[in-house]
Amino acid sequence: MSTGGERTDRPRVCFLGAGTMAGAVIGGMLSAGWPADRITATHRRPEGRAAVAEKYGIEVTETSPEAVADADLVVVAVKPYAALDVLASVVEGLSPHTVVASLCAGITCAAMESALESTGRVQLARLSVVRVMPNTACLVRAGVSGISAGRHADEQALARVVEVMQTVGSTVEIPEAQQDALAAVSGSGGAYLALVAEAMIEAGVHQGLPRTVADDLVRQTFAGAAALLVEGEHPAVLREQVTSPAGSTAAAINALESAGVRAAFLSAIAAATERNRALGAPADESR
Ligand SMILES: NC(=O)C1=CN([C@@H]2O[C@H](COP(=O)(O)OP(=O)(O)OC[C@H]3O[C@@H](n4cnc5c(N)ncnc54)[C@H](O)[C@@H]3O)[C@@H](O)[C@H]2O)C=CC1
Ligand SMILES: O=C(O)[C@@H]1CCC=N1
Repeated sequence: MSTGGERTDRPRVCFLGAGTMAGAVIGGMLSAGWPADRITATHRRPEGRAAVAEKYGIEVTETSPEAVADADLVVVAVKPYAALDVLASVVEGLSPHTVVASLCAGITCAAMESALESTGRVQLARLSVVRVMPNTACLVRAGVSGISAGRHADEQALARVVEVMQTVGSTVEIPEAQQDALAAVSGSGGAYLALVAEAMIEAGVHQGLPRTVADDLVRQTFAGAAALLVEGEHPAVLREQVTSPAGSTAAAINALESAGVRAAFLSAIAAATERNRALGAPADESR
């Protein structure tokens, strides 16, 4: 998977949990040439450990203090409800130079810092904690990650996290108060677009296109629209360029607006933001 040109001065990164999101970041790092021997992961099931080790060619162990002992950066990548317990389970292996990052929706830097402070070990109480919200496009090195530093994270700590996340996409540093909204827009955003793609394929089939043709058309339309968007033109201008007065696109846009598509996105992103906040609330048992 490596593109060669591996740098041996890369930080050693240990992912706690090796599911979808960690896998996307690991896959992207490897394809960017990050040395496989500088990436490790933990998995709670032995068969999962074997599968992840085989897939990525990295060392995968159970979650333990030993697993993080050599890491420069420890990335918590389990479901939000398990994040603080998983962090607590490795503290004995952390050292004062370790940076701890979390990809977990809703989990605040303060919550992670409290978990470290509650160990009673002075050097861990001042550990650098960084909150990161990536998305699954990291796998193809086209992700975007929102990054917020915790109370003790200095420029050097932040730079270590940025180095990893810029290997798999772009990064934006934001105040932590905006993390739940960012997750609702870009963390989850790929799912909204996948839903639209699915709906467009079905609609094409409904109009008589062969499924494989509809599938190809939609994939390439998304790729083309994304390429135009990243050139920087405003989305409204791109939409207007396609929309002739009284034309077919105008008819379609009218149908979408009448169906409340814009309001649906407002509600969807508000619902996701609220859910992310709830996931970080200590009393939430449904995370
Ligand atoms: N899937 C996505 O698109 C995104 C996910 N995230 C965040 O990433 C985190 C992980 O999400 P996914 O990868 O989607 O979930 P997932 O369920 O695919 O992966 C979680 C992994 O953690 C493992 N795990 C649980 N407890 C563990 C333990 N004690 N030790 C080691 N491994 C343990 C599970 O076995 C599983 O493999 C979540 O907190 C989520 O908020 C953030 C951005 C996007
Ligand atoms: O919904 C989820 O579990 C994650 C959080 C951000 C994107 N997906």
